[in-house]
This record gives sequence, structure tokens and C-alpha cells, in this order.
Amino acid sequence: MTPEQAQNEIAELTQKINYYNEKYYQEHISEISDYEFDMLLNKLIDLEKQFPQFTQPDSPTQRVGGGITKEFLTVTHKRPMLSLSNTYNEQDLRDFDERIKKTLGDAPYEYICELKFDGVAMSLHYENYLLTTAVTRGDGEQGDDVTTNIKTIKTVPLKVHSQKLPPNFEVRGEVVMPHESFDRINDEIAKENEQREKEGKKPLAFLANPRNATSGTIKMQDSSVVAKRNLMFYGYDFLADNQAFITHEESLKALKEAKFNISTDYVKCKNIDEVIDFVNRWETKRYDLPMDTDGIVVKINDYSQRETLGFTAKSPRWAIAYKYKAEVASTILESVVYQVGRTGAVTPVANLKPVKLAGTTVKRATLHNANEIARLDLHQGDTVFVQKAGEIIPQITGVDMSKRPQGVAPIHFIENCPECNTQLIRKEGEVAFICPNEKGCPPQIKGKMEHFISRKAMNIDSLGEKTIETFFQAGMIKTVADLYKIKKEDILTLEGFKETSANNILAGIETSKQKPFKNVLFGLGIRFIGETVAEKLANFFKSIENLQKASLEELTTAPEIGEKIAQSLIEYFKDEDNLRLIEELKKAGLQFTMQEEDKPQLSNKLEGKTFLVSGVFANFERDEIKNVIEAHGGRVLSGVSGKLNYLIAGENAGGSKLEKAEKLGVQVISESQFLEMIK
Ligand SMILES: NC(=O)c1ccc[n+]([C@@H]2O[C@H](COP(=O)([O-])OP(=O)(O)OC[C@H]3O[C@@H](n4cnc5c(N)ncnc54)[C@H](O)[C@@H]3O)[C@@H](O)[C@H]2O)c1
Ligand SMILES: [Zn+2]
Repeated sequence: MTPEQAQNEIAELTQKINYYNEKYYQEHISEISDYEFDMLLNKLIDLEKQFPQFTQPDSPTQRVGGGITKEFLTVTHKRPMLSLSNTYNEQDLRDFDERIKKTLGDAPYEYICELKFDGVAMSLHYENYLLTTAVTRGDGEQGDDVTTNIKTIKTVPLKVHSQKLPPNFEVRGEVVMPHESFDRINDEIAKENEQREKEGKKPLAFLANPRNATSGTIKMQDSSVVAKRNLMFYGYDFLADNQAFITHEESLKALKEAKFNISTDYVKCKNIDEVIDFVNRWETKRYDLPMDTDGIVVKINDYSQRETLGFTAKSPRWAIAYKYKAEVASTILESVVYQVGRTGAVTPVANLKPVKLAGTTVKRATLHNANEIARLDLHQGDTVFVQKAGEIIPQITGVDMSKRPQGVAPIHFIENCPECNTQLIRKEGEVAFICPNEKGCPPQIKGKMEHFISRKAMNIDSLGEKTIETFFQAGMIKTVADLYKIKKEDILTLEGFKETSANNILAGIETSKQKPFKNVLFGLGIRFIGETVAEKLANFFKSIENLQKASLEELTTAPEIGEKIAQSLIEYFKDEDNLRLIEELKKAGLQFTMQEEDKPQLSNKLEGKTFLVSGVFANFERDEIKNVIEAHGGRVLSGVSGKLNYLIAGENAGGSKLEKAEKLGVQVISESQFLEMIK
């Protein structure tokens, strides 16, 4: 590269990055992915290193990206609030470790690895143990005073009781929006927009992602709206004029004791290999968390060592962020097709011009539902960004507006079922459009049959999706009851079926008649009746007749059966066709009564005791542990209450459950203590 080229490129990159920063921090909009942004920034850093003479005075490599606004009081930070240097690869972590080693000489050191919450940085000031101000990071020197908004966050203590913390101090942390609030708000916007459409008003914009939603929320003028958005605060740094602690870990523990919301998912590492282990462990595990994280922050534990290491203009030298790559590519949207599922839910799927992404070729991306199409404001022929982040099906994260062809039409969700042409409906409070033609819509009929023969239902493995399709096309089966009427001659008339395969199929169907009642009940595919619910119902009501007779009230007295499930059962049994189907299946010899031996009983060691399980277990799947409790005579409850005897806490057990259990004096036990109980 000639110096002239470098100069031009540096100028261009500087301008581009400053533009994206402005959008991101002031307007809460990401026009490109974080990864693409970071790659641009890295390129600029490299060029400035080679050609320092061309570094611009407003270079984004020299300062923190945010800014301050006119809407709030400006506060100057007592101590600058910096960014973190970041990386997407292991080698950079090792290089970081080498630099640390070199600066610290021979001294031993430890790292603390924390989750990197993807939200907005916030500094909380306490004076005499009272929260006085909450300030955004802003440009690192000055931030916005958003105290009133932050006071609405339940996880921020307004008054602190602590022997370990000095009376005046600062806590820094991340404000995040949990997925649950994010989804709820977008659902509300969708509803509001339906009304607006009727009134001919312009629709409201959807929240793009939880991070941008958080930053928009924090800058709102009406704190009563902020309060409704259920933001959370995670503390990760303690500062005071005279440092009260020797290590970062001590400060985290003291903050936690003082009732600050401190994530317990941090570890102390002796070397960089342990750090890399932690990074790898969380790569996919993080998707189970109720909020977004975008990486791991690695920090030196000892405060005096931090002092030795110091800061650059933009970030501390004693910390680094490892960011997970949500790989992104851009490609052309060729068409949107609609798939009808077993339950009638219609899912839009984007067909894409094939593009390489995270090692595979991507041709399709899910669009989830109609809201998503509206949120993205998709038009025919758009160039879109696709991302693969843990999920198997890639997602479209945005549209490259600069590449939108002129005069193209927006994409509207279809109004009629693509399979049976019935007009689609949307149930109250649900986002998905569904085809209501349950009994006449081919994918729904076939879906019901596939569900019926599946492993956890009737387990007829001599039949598969393909055979069902063939039988259905040939007009041999219209309902699952027809399966039991199939004759060998019928099968042999079909192309590709021989004596042995026909015998096989019939034998499988015959054996299924012995499947216990709970499997049959699950196999019927009644809305909201999953495998566990079917088992609960079978155990409680013992026969289909009892279940059919039960009133709404009686149904809800059964363990863990709520209004929604009860209502669905009532509706199911109201339908003549369903009753006829059950009669036919009974005639065919299927089990509609529970046999005592259906329920495995291992012991009565837990007789009369109640349990709740929370978190992840080493020896059991979550449902499995519930079955084991019941097999030993115990009962499983669905929430923490005075009736609860034991809470079995696995890894990542819910904090609020634990807290409530503690308050109510419920005994919290570990997985191994539980194993002891049933030994
Ligand atoms: N897509 C875009 O258009 C666009 C534009 C600008 C910036 N960005 C993104 O934002 C980044 C720059 O933002 P940044 O300067 O806030 O850096 P950053 O988000 O990469 O890292 C620093 C921040 O991490 C947060 N953090 C979360 N958990 C933490 C923990 N446990 N300990 C310490 N800090 C923790 C803090 O808020 C801290 O300020 C860019 O790298 C890019 O990914 C994207
Ligand atoms: Zn249909």
C-alpha cells in the first residue's frame, strides 16, 4: 500500500467508524454487526500503526465511542470510564497473557473471568451508603445523569447495609434487558400496530435487539415507562478513593453480600489455559442465560498489579474482552416461503442466494413470524445480513438499505394457508398465524400421524415420515385410527413394498396396542398435552372416561394442570370427530385405562415429601430427575411455597427461587445430597 492509499483509507475508515459509533450510541441503531464493526476498527488500528502520521485527530482508536446528550445533566466522571480492548481469537488471549507476564516480571498472578453482559455500562455512586447518582459511560470523561431511570431497576440497591464497604464508593456494572421483557415489549408493539393499521397510522418501530433496547430505554424521559421494562443491573467493578480490598474477587464477594446483583458465573484462573477453558465452556452455554452476553471479560485479580499494568487512552492494560463471533454474511433474499407445521402454525422461511457462513453454505434462514418480517421491513430482492449464533437455523439480522433495488415492494405475510387455502387466523395474545383447518389441512393431518407414531407416543418405528406420506397420498389413512385397519393386501398394491416390509409394518402397528395409556394420551396430540402432562393426567385420572367426564374445576385440581391445559382438554372432548376417533381406537384395542404396573415404583423413601428442582444436573435431565422423585414416592411441585420441603439446586439454579426458598425456610439440597436420600 502506498502512503497515499493508506492516508485515504485511514480517512475513510475514521469517518465510517465514527458514523457507526454515532448511530450506535446516540440513536441506538446497529447498521452493521458488532463483528463487522470490530473488523473495521482493527483494520484502522493496523493502518495507524503502520502510518502513524495519518492518524486523524478524531480517530475512534483514541477514545471511547459514546457521547453525552442534551436531555440529561452532564456529570464528569471522578475516574474515567473506559472501554475494553477486545479480541475474537485465542492467540490474542495468549499474547495478552505474554504482555502481562512481561510487565509483572516473575510475580505470580491470577485472572478473574466474568461473563460479558451485552447491555449498557453504568456507574452508580453511593454516599453514606445511599445511591446518589447513576451515570452513563458517555465519552468516558463525561456521562449523562440518568439516576431517576436507574432507580426504577429492582436489582439496584438504593440503600446499602455493609460492614465491608466504605460509606462512599462507586459500583460499575451493566444494565441489561432480559429476553423475556424484550419479547413482551415487541409483542405489545405488534398489537399496538394492528390497531394503528386500522386507523391508518404509521406503525411503531420494533426493538431491534436487547442491547439497543436497553440503551434506548435508559435515555427515556418518562421513568414510569422505564420501570415497566424490567431492566436488570449486574455489578462487576468496585471503586473507592482508598481501595478497600486487595483483590477484585474480594470486592465482588463484598458487593454480593451487600445485596448487589453480582453474577456467580465467574471463575478464578491461575493461567491462560484455564481462561481458554472457561471461554470455550461458555461459548454455547451462554444461550441458556435469560439475557444476552457477547463474550468473556478477563481481568487481573490483584489491584496493585492492576496499578502496575496501567491504562492506554481507551482501555485498561490489565483486562481484555474475548468476544464470541456471531458470524455474519450478507446475501440476497430470493423469496419467502411459508411452512405449515403440525399444529397449524405458519412459519415464514427466507430462501437466500447460497452464501458461506461459519463453515457451511447457508441457503435458508428462519424469519420466525410476521412480526419479524415487519421489524426487518423486508422488501423483495433485499440484500440481507445472516447470522449463525449457536442456533442451527441461521437468522436474518438486518437489511443492507444501501443495496435495496429501486421501487421494490415490501413483503407482506400471506393471508391464506399455502397448503389448503383456508384463511389464517391469529389467536389472542399469540404472535404466530395459524391455519385453523385442523382436520383438512394436509401437513396438519400428516403431522398428527407422525406425532402419533413417534417414539414417545406409540413408538411404531416400522413406520416413518415417508411411509405415512405414501399411505396418505394413496388415500389409505385419513386419521390415525385408519392405521389399525390397514391390510397386507393394501400395502402390497403400493409401489416399493414387499412381503417382509409389509409384515414388519403390521407387526409394529400391532405391538403399539400394548403401549400404556399415557402414551396413547400423548399420541392424540391434544394442544398443550406434552409427554409429562399426559403422564400426570394418566396417573391422576386413570382412564379416558374419567378424563372426559372431568369438569374444568376437576381438571385443574390435578397436579400441575393449569387453566390453559384444562381448557384445551374440554375443547378436545367437545368435538364429535375426536370422540369418534377415540371410539375407533378403543375398538382397535388400544389402552385407554391406566394399568398399575405402568408407573414404575422404586421405593417409598421420599413418601410424603415435596420437591422442586432448579438448574442443570450432572446425572439427570430435568424431567428425568422429576420421574426419579416420583418413582421413590415423592411429589414434585411447580413453585416455591410454604408446602415445599426441598429445593434441589443444580448448576445455575434460579437465584430468585433460592432466595425465596431461603426466606421460607425451605431446605436447599445439592444433587449429591438428593442421591444420598434415595440410595
Ligand atoms: N454495530 C455497530 O454499529 C457498532 C457501533 C459501535 C460499537 N459497536 C460495538 O460496541 C463495541 C464497543 O463498545 P464498548 O466500547 O462498550 O466495548 P465493549 O462493549 O466491547 O466492551 C466494554 C464494555 O463491556 C461491558 N461489560 C460487560 N460485562 C462486563 C464485565 N463483566 N466487566 C467489565 N465490563 C463489562 C462494559 O459496559 C464495558 O464498558 C464495539 O467493539 C462493537 O462490538 C457496534
Ligand atoms: Zn391449511
